[in-house]
Amino acid sequence: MSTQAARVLRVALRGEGILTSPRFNKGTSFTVHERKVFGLTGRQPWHVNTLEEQCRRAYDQLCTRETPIRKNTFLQSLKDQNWVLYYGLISRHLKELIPIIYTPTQADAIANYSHLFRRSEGMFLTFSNQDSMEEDFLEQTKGRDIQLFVCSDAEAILGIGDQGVGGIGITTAKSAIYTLLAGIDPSKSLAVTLDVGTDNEELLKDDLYVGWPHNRVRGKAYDEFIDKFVQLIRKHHPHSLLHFEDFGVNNAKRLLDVYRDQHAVFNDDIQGTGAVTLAALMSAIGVTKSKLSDQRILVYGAGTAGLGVTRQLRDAMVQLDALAESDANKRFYLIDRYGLVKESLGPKVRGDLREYVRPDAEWEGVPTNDRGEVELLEVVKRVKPTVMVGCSTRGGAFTEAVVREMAKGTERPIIFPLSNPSRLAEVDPKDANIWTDGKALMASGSPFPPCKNPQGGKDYIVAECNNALIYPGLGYGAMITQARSLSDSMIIAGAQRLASLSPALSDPDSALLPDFTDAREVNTQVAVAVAEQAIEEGLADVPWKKSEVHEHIVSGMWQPIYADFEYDPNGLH
Ligand SMILES: NC(=O)c1ccc[n+]([C@@H]2O[C@H](COP(=O)([O-])OP(=O)(O)OC[C@H]3O[C@@H](n4cnc5c(N)ncnc54)[C@H](O)[C@@H]3O)[C@@H](O)[C@H]2O)c1
Ligand SMILES: O=C(O)C[C@H](O)C(=O)O
Ligand SMILES: [Mn+2]
Repeated sequence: MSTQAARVLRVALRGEGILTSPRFNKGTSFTVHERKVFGLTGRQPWHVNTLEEQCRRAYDQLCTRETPIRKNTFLQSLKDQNWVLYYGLISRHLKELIPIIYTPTQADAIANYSHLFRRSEGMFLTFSNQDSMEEDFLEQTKGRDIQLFVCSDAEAILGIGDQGVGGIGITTAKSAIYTLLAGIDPSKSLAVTLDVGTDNEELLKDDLYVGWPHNRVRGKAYDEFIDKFVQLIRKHHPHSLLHFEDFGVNNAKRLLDVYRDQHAVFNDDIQGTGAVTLAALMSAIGVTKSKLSDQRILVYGAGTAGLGVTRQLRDAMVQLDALAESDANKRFYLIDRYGLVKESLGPKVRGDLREYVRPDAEWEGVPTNDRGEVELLEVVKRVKPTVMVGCSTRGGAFTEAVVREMAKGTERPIIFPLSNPSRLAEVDPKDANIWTDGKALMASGSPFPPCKNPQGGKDYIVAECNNALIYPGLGYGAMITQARSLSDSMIIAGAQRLASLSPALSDPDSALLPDFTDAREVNTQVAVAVAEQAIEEGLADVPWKKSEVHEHIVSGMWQPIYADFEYDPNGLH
């Protein structure tokens, strides 16, 4: 990784070739000299613009698009044309435009992928083409120093489920966030969709669907396909980071466990979500002046993210509060579709939830529904949770009755509705704020406006507890140190650094996490903490002292600034 700013790049493309390459295209910013050398003088209007001027023009054009999805489509086109302008523009309006290119708007772009389709971006590895997988892979990667692969099989996109080939849209968005917030050179990352079919009937019926129109491949054939892909990465890019995104609940954790010892792999929904939630909770307990191990934590939705959060918080109780693991497990109450995760549910409960199953004896006398399940409200009444985390995809699940009940049992209810996009949040923070008389300490997965303080005084800013506040830094810290793996301690170090940047630390009425306006600086700090920990643990493959890490992190970041170009037939293309 190196910054291209104020550098001369030797480029082999000329004429239409360079104008249609988003990596090298500068549009009206090619200098007079470059226009001559690259055959562009007659292909461009006379005026040479600065990047600043180009950003102004692009922003004006963007503002004529009225809906978020139209803005999203406009920005996608811009990315297809000119990376520096795209990243330059978004960097100048970070907080306004991240929700357009990422959560929540990108969910609509993904759901409508086949209809909005104009031009492909990223790599498509399809089950039916697996015989040529290596050839197809090398076609796009050969000779390229790719340091980051972001892949998805699109079975559980955000909270909107199986999106088939449209899932490429989450990997391209996550990659763009890596560039924006951790300075990953976009030419050194690749978004990959692993198209193993889809069980989404709407997509299968749609004659404009552009993916492989086949039911999802599962079992041994699926595992072999995924393995073929991972082995290609290990063979051709042994030092890269492999980021898994939005896999289904039966594969996410399993694949992470299989590959963790072979390669630097990272599952964002498990580890990224776990880390950002740990940071938000550390910040909240700073406000309530209590310990992590004092909390009674209710996790609603025990899928990939719910279990990732549970494990991360549990591990932090063990590591930071010196609690025995078996005692830490008891601080958690998990609820899924079948109510509280308790003993008598038997095989309904996934094997990986075993540690958190509550004994039936504990629930004697507690009312159940007609299926014998203990529902959320009853759990809240009995447990009096101090923390309630939602990862269920069930919008509105934290009802008025549930939230008011929680507020009876604890002075400052800590409520994190993490499901995305916005309409799937377990509670609208505005409502939870009213129902708790302004006492709730909140953080949400998608952005929400500040809440009015019922007692008067300043508005309450709802922190955005989205893994984007931390995963770019976690990944970059591992990448830049060429860490053999991304260890649990590296992740906790990143979460602690994030928590240390919380506004609530100095003012308890402020947000639990830093604002997305500062997300680049925040992720830089996270990357430093992660890299220092990698060096400390002996996992890094660079000869740096810890004191040198910050400088390497900053100087290794790609910036959206035009480099100067010289023509070289053997140069970059
Ligand atoms: N804020 C973040 O950074 C972040 C990160 C990852 C995931 N998420 C969000 O969390 C949600 C879940 O994602 P995931 O990857 O864990 O999906 P998942 O499918 O693995 O998990 C969802 C779980 O919720 C359960 N569930 C569904 N309906 C329920 C109901 N009515 N009551 C109780 N449980 C129910 C499912 O059975 C499943 O176990 C999504 O909306 C996703 O966008 C947010
Ligand atoms: O993509 C996001 O916004 C966060 C998270 O990874 C999710 O799946 O919801
Ligand atoms: Mn995700």
